[in-house]
Parts: sequence; C-alpha cells; structure tokens
Amino acid sequence: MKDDTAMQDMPSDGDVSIRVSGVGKCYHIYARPQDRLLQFLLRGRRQFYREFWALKDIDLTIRRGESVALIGRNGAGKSTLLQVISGVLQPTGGSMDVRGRIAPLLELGSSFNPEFSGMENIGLSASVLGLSEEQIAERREAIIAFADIGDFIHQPVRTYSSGMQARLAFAVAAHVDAEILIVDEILSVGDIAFTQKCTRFIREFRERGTLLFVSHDIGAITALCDRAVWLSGGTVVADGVPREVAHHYKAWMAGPQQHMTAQDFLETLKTAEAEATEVEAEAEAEAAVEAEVVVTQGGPDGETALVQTLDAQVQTVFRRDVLSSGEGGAKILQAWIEDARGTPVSMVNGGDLVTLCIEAEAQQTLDSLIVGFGVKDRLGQTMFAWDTTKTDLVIPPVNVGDRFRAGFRFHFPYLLGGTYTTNLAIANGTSDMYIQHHWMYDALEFHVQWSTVAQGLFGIPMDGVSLAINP
Ligand SMILES: Nc1ncnc2c1ncn2[C@@H]1O[C@H](COP(=O)(O)OP(=O)(O)OP(=O)(O)O)[C@@H](O)[C@H]1O
Repeated sequence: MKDDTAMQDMPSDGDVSIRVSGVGKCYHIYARPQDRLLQFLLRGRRQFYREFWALKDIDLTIRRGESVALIGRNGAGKSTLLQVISGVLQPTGGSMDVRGRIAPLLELGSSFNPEFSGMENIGLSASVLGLSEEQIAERREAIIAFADIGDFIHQPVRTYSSGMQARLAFAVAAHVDAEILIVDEILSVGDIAFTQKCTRFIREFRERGTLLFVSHDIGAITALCDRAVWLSGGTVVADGVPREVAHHYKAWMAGPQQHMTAQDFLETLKTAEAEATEVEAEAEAEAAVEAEVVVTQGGPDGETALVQTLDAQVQTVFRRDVLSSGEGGAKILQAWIEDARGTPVSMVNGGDLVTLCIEAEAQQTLDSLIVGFGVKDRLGQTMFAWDTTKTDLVIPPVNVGDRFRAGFRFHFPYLLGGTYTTNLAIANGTSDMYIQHHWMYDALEFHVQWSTVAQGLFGIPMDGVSLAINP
C-alpha cells in the first residue's frame, strides 16, 4: 500500500509543501515521579526511564495544494506528527522541510493564554502566526464575527467551553493567509453551525492551500481529502486514496483482526484480495460459458431475451471483485434492486418503490444474522444505510450451506441524479456487538436517473405547493 499512486511519482522540489524524512519522536516514560528527579540528579549515569517511540522513521512528502488526512486509532501518533510538523514539538531524529506559512489548529487551548480575554488572544495568536499589527487591526472584526461567541470575546479564555475555544482558534487560523492548514480533530468539538462553517472554509481553503487533517470521521475524510495516510504504532502503514485506506482501516478496527498488527493485517488482506480476484475471474468465466448454453437452448424467443437483458443489467451493477473483508462465515453472492413488480433495475427515480435485495450463503452457523447496506454518493458520503436489526424481523439461525436473501423495500429517497455505490454487509450478533462476516465495499452500483433536486444533497417528497395572493 505504501507504494500507492500518491507515493509513486515523487513531486519535484518546487511542488513540495511538507517533507518529513526519517522523523522519530521518543518520549521518556518514568514509572514514578521521583525517577524524573533522580534522572536529573544523576545526569545520565543510570537510566530511570524507559523509551517510548511515538513516531518511528516517518517519511512523508506532501505536495503544495494536496489535502491529506491522517487516520489511525487512539495513540497511533497522529497528533504527535502534527505537532512535529507545526514546530510545536522537537523530533528526536530525522529532518523536516515545511514551506509556507502554517496555521496549526492543534490541541484545544494550546495556542491561547487562558488568563487573557478572547480579544487579547486574537492579537497574540495572529501575531505568532505572522500577521503584522496593522493586519491584526484590519482583520479583528472579521475574526470576531467568524468566532461568533458574543460577549464572551471579552472574557478570559479559561471560562470558555471547548466549542468556544475551537471557534476562536479556527477564526484566527482562517484569517492569517496560511498556506498550510493543519487541523487536529477540531471539527468534532463544535456544534453543527460551527462545523458547517469550518467545513465551508476548509473546502474553500483546499482550492488554494495545503491541508493536513486528523479526524476519526471517515465521511469528512473522504469528502475533504484527496489522500489518506494511516498511522499505526507510530509508523505509516498505508498511504493512498482515502476511501480505500479508510476501508482497510475500518476493516481492521471493526473485527477481531485488531490482535494483528496493522501491517500484518494489510499483508493478509492483500493476499486474500488477490486470491478472491482470481477465484471471481474463474467463476465469471464459468458463468459466461453457462450463459451461452442458455442462449443456444432457449432460442431467440422474447422471454429468454428479456431475462438475458435483465441478467446482463444486474451483472453490470453488482461487482464481485471489490474490496471486501470479514471473518468468512457468510459470502454475499449477488445483490440487485427490483422495482415494485419485482423486476431488476439498474436505474431508479426518487420516490420509486424499490426493493434492495442481497443474496448470500452461510459458510458457518450464524445464530443472529444481520444483513445491511449503506448507499454512498460519488464523494463516498453515506446517503442512507439500513440493516435487519432496525426492524422487528425475527431471523432464525442459518446453517452451513443455507442460502438466504434479504429484501429491503422502501420508497427511494430523492437524491441528485448520478451514480451511487452501495456497501453490503453480513454480520452476526446484535446492533451493538457483532462480527462482520462479509463486508463488500461499493459492490452494488446503480444510477439515479431522474431528480427534482436542484440544490442540496437530497430532495423532499413535496406533497403540494400553494400560494395565495392577499389571502
Ligand atoms: N508527553 C508525552 N509523554 C509520553 N507519551 C506521550 C506523550 N504525548 C503522547 N504520548 C504517547 O504517544 C503516543 C502517540 O500519541 P498521539 O497523541 O500522537 O496519538 P493520536 O494518534 O493523536 O491519538 P488520538 O486519536 O487519541 O488523539 C501515545 O501512545 C501517547 O500516549
């Protein structure tokens, strides 16, 4: 994974925004507070600490204008790397080359003096980030308006909620003409109005600057970034297209695979994917031969021809060779969307009554089967998702070799016209605790043909519009 497209063609020197070479960060961990003192007093004649490497030999080159997400579980080293790049932390080894003015939005409050008011902190922070006195004076009102925290702007920052601190920090960062914006999870602390304001700013910023972004929100990562870097145990384990890296990361996090290191998991996954592609190719070749036999036997009568056309449509939208993961207790065989008459379709319209069908085979006994799906737009944002735990359906246990078909019948929402993909999942357990047995990423693709949606992500099932003049 490390040799992914994003890594293959190294940018020329002029294109580089951030270059991190062989960077490591070692912390000294003292078992008891007095050990720190002993270490100081004995000046290295004996070691009272153990070393902990939060970052190990990190190489990372980010181009000017790239938007890069850092993902990884708690403690993976994401914040440490951002702090090193921002110059807040000194690395233990390696070198860094950062070109351009950085606006770092790191740990909350770290850039503010808690005893000073918001207003005073605006001046301090903006000046640390490189603005002159005149520029600060010119932009102060805009910063206050962006932060939008009312009279609190005159109160000491120690009285602020975490959301208020985030608002103020973001407001300053948005007004310092940064060329590199570094954002560490700040979007998760604000309310929805703030998050939307920041997201709007980040989207605009992406057009002109370099973005380095840490978030546990995979939706935000796929929507805002064009590259994702997965850190685990202080090293880079994957670097590439956000939805692929995020998928592998989620597969590792979701299952019992967490006992494996991320590196071992990725190796195993890559081998399994290669084998699956071979097996699927063989199966498809066999299916093609069988289909030919049907054509010769059935002859060119209308009914056979219709069935073939529909099969062809279904096959074009269900992809077997997609990324998949899981414990292997079930295998998804086919998925399709039917119209109200039970006819498979590859195009849907907002408001249509449709059934999304998933057919699978149990490869071990599953006593609490769950079948689910999630529909995503072309940016990888989940539009809607559902699974069998969200109904009163009582599902009996399935045994090895049982085939089962789940049908989710619903009025299709009003979405923008275009292509949508669907993740499919078979699990065993409850909605809170389950084991994924087969999870296929973007396996079902279909088109929304007609849409009344002119603005926004989705439309509404408008029941009627009235207008009265001088009522
Ligand atoms: N000052 C410190 N002294 C000792 N260990 C530290 C220190 N700061 C961080 N660490 C350790 O370094 C590792 C990396 O921490 P870091 O905060 O970079 O992780 P992270 O990926 O940002 O995690 P999270 O998602 O929880 O924010 C963790 O194991 C953490 O305990």
